[in-house]
Amino acid sequence: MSDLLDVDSRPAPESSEDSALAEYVAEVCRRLSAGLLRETGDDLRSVVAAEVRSVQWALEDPAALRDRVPVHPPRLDHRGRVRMFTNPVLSQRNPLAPPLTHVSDGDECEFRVTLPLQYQGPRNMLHGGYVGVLLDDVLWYAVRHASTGISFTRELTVTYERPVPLFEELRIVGRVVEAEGRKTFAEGEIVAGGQVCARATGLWIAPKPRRDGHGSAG
Ligand SMILES: CCCCCCCC/C=C\CCCCCCCC(=O)SCCNC(=O)CCNC(=O)[C@H](O)C(C)(C)COP(=O)(O)OP(=O)(O)OC[C@H]1O[C@@H](n2cnc3c(N)ncnc32)[C@H](O)[C@@H]1OP(=O)(O)O
Repeated sequence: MSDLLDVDSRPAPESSEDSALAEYVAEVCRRLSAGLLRETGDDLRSVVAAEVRSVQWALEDPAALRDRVPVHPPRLDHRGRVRMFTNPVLSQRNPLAPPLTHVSDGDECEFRVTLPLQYQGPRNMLHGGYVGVLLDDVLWYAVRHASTGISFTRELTVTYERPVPLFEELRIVGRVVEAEGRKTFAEGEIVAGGQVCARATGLWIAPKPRRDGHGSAG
């Protein structure tokens, strides 16, 4: 996955320890989010205290995270600017991201994830807007893999066939159906327990080439 998107090549001026710390704090933020929605009273206080202590421990003892290899450290681009992998679905450093495991690229792009409470819409079900976010992302990656440049989502149609469950593993799959000039059409689905819960079709368009011959995105 990182090869596909590696717009930046040189490593950034941040130690591996600091990158590991940032990803660890993002993980703590995710656990706190779930805890705030799950616990009340004394249980809430215990969860908050435990997570605050764990961040303090990681800050005070640089060796504490020694075994963690950062997944998304910042990079320098060709102009020397620091670039973060900010993706709110996949980035280990973004507490908003679950984050998903990127299982495969190729003719079919696949993510897997088990979503916690903070993504809930109806009880025990994934929020419908987030269903669209997951499908947009996996289809974007399928399009990105099949083309040479970056494209933007122009149209996304989501069909909600049955509830997408929280707390169990989801397969999120996307593939390109047709490419024609700047346009790429793709489709995909979210599968839980072998059943398709939601489907999407969409159109991605590469920006018009600039007069200097480059696209305007990226
Ligand atoms: C995302 C960039 C990242 C860059 C960094 C790279 C590394 C980062 C790593 C990891 C990132 C992971 C990120 C995942 C992101 C998930 C995906 C998103 O969220 S994308 C954001 C949401 N989307 C927008 O904000 C688009 C907003 N829209 C636009 O900017 C424009 O509409 C755009 C560029 C998409 C197209 O603009 P025009 O002016 O070039 O398009 P016209 O000329 O109107 O249409 C082009 C052709 O398409 C046809 N067309 C248009 N709509 C059609 C339709 N519905 N069906 C069929 N044809 C259609 C038209 O008839 C035209 O065809 P004829 O060339 O004349 O033959």
